Amino acid sequence: MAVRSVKLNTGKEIPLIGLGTWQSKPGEVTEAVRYAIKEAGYRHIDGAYAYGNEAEVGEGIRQSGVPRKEIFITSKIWSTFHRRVEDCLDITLERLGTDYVDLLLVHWPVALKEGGNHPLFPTRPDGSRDIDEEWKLIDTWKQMEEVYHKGKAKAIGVSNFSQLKLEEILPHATVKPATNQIELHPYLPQHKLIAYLKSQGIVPQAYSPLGSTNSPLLKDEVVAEIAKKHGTEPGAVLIGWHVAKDVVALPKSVTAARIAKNIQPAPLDEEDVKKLDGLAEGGKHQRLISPPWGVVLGFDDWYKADVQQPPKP
Ligand SMILES: NC(=O)C1=CN([C@@H]2O[C@H](COP(=O)(O)OP(=O)(O)OC[C@H]3O[C@@H](n4cnc5c(N)ncnc54)[C@H](OP(=O)(O)O)[C@@H]3O)[C@@H](O)[C@H]2O)C=CC1
Ligand SMILES: O=C[C@H](O)[C@@H](O)[C@@H](O)[C@H](O)C(=O)O
Repeated sequence: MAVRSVKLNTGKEIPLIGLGTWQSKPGEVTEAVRYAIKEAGYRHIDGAYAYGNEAEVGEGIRQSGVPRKEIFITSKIWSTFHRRVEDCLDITLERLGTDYVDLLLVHWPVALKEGGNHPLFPTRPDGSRDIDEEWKLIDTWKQMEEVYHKGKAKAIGVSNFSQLKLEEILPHATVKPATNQIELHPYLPQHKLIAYLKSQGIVPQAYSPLGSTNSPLLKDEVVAEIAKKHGTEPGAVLIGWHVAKDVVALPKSVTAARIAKNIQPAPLDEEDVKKLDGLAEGGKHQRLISPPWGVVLGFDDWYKADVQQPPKP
């Protein structure tokens, strides 16, 4: 059965389920992508420059035999490239073996200095990430708009943007972000941010929809109970929760049986959705992906959890 799509603010459609590729090893991801497209029916692949496997992802797409134009490909501009968006995209396009992506995201709303002690995660002598403090986020977005106008990215969006960060670019944007890709699952439902995105016509995309590596969600008893009710597995419930809300879900797997299963979301009813909506309130709130950026990103829970320090006065 084909996966339903939703419309982006460009007028183009994005399939509600896409295959994630973060931490998929180069030696495994070609087969995972080929299998996902050819055997399991995926038409949407989520990747990024920073994942270091885009050449192998491109190879998997080619091996599937499905025409490029039928597949929705996302990539992301890494933080060390905020001053050189098009250069990052050109490397991605060459690695993927295509001349456009369907969606290009700003991976994180934080620019890092280039040319330091690490190509992806340059640090200062004290070990903190080497933030490019002179650079303004809106100038990154202006460069995103340029590659959109050139046709190299059919849609542009953001990732890991709180409302605070979106409000930094929206008043000056001439092309509105089409999506915001953020961590979303029943332990981190981000209801307020989702409502804001929907009010702005920005499609939410859920990363780590299953709870990422060694997920606590796959062992949750409420999720298990709903899975039992539908005669399926926890993963299908977690993905079904997003699909029920028109949120794009990006489950990652390099395991054939799981890849096939993840594109069969459980058909949740209102009661199931309500239970999952309230799950984090029962003391289960958990943010699973919180890299040490050392700057305020504007997510309430992240700040409170003290994972991220407020800036020094
Ligand atoms: N924009 C951003 O900053 C971020 C984007 N992402 C995107 O979102 C994608 C998904 O997020 P990710 O953090 O990878 O985590 P997921 O929530 O997709 O979980 C992936 C993990 O779950 C396992 N798994 C997959 N399917 C099942 C299943 N049906 N039952 C049990 N276990 C399963 C996988 O194992 P195995 O592969 O061995 O089968 C893997 O260990 C990423 O791959 C990436 O594309 C993720 C994080 C941040
Ligand atoms: O997309 C995946 C994630 O954003 C990942 O790229 C980051 O969390 C990175 O490991 C970091 O430490 O900043």
